[in-house]
Amino acid sequence: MPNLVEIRDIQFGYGDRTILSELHMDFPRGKLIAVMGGSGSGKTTILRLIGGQIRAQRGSIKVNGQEIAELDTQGLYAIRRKMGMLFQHGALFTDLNVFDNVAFPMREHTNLSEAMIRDLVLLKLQAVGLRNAAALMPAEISGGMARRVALARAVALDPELLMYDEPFAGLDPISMGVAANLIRNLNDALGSTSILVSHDVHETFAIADYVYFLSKGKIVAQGTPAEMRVSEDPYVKQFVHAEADGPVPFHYPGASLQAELGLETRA
Ligand SMILES: Nc1ncnc2c1ncn2[C@@H]1O[C@H](COP(=O)(O)OP(=O)(O)OP(=O)(O)O)[C@@H](O)[C@H]1O
Repeated sequence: MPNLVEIRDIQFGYGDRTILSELHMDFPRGKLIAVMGGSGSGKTTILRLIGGQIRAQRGSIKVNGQEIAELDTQGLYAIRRKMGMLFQHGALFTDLNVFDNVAFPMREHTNLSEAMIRDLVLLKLQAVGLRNAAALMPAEISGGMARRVALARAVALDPELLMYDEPFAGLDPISMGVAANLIRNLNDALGSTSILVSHDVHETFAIADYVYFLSKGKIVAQGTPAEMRVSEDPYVKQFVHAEADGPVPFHYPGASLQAELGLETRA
């Protein structure tokens, strides 16, 4: 199967409130696919559905050919072991040093010897340029470094699927560029498949193979970054060119300013 993850006709809501509908997405093996969209458009919800944390009311989500909704607890546990996740702000365990943070999933999920874990942790830290920071505590490193440690921890078990939720949030432009390149390089070095949720156009377009644009729980545009850059779709244009107003209104809906100021002409 060319796609590691396939989403077909997904419908998901919290209570009566529909969050995602008619969702159809492909995540081909080895590729880095971005999911972009405004706040609340349902991006994180897609990652949670793929990870099996929540279940859709309708439709199918297959990972490696397996229907996620049909897995029992043990099956879910087995498949999640093949997923690396880096969530917003990628919090580290503050009472563990950098080394032990990266070693944590290995100690938790494998029976590897400490000697083997040591070598593997040092290799992961080398990949993110922080081998010499192994003994430092999270409080002693910068935000950008902490994100790189979180990346090393996310890839500790050589996952087939890597999911990143806003990995650039709160980073300065240089750290953002470093993190973006690392995400691309780790994907290629591990031969994995990556899903990147972000609203940072510059960094995302620089590394993604394909981009889905989500608005109000639906895919409104999709294509390569090059195609999206020249897209005439109003939503994509607003997003890519950071226009304040467009299909996504700047103003919270309600009465017009004229009406509020009593200036509206009445017939
Ligand atoms: N546990 C929950 N119960 C009810 N509604 C929720 C829950 N989690 C999320 N939502 C709602 O679902 C919608 C989609 O949320 P989601 O987190 O997927 O959006 P997002 O695109 O990732 O947004 P952001 O970029 O702000 O993180 C939002 O309107 C949110 O308020």
